[in-house]
Amino acid sequence: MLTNLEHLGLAVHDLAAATALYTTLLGTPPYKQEHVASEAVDTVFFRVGGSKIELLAGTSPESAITKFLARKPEGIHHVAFEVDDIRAEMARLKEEGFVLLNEEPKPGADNKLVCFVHPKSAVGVLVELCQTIDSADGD
Ligand SMILES: CC[C@H](C(=O)O)C(=O)SCCNC(=O)CCNC(=O)[C@H](O)C(C)(C)COP(=O)(O)OP(=O)(O)OC[C@H]1O[C@@H](n2cnc3c(N)ncnc32)[C@H](O)[C@@H]1OP(=O)(O)O
Ligand SMILES: [Co+2]
Repeated sequence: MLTNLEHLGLAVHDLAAATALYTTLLGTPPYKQEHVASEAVDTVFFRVGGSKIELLAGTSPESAITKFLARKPEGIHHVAFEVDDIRAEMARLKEEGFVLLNEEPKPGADNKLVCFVHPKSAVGVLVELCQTIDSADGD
């Protein structure tokens, strides 16, 4: 089950400028700034009620964010859903014919295990599944 809209990921060129803008827009400062080396991204997280905004900047030419921004304007990059059991959800979606971009859950930002679903499987939206690591059974 997908239980919650965990975060909306926004791709930006200038993370500091976008962080200042969203701090003003949301009326609250970010609760976390985190580099995810495996994705070559710097991330900044804001809480908005029960959901979050994740700002992302690429830190290398190979970063998915850098590649995205080479083709598309700044803006929504992905939508992330919270799951209780990421392996079960991956198996379910694979069975249903969704294209998963990683075969195994992988470490994400903000203390999560994550998996991405190809945009082509989800009406052009890159989908991320997130399971909080504390609740992962020894993954
Ligand atoms: C994990 C840390 C953090 C977290 O929250 O925990 C993150 O969220 S990190 C976020 C960055 N990491 C990723 O996005 C990993 C998954 N992404 C990928 O594997 C690629 O970006 C992929 C496969 C979605 C696209 O790869 P690439 O850009 O090399 O492929 P193409 O340029 O050929 O694109 C193929 C096709 O997809 C369209 N596309 C690409 N990115 C997106 C997107 N974000 N949303 C919607 N559509 C997207 C692209 O336009 C191409 O479409 P086409 O019609 O063929 O032109
Ligand atoms: Co994300």
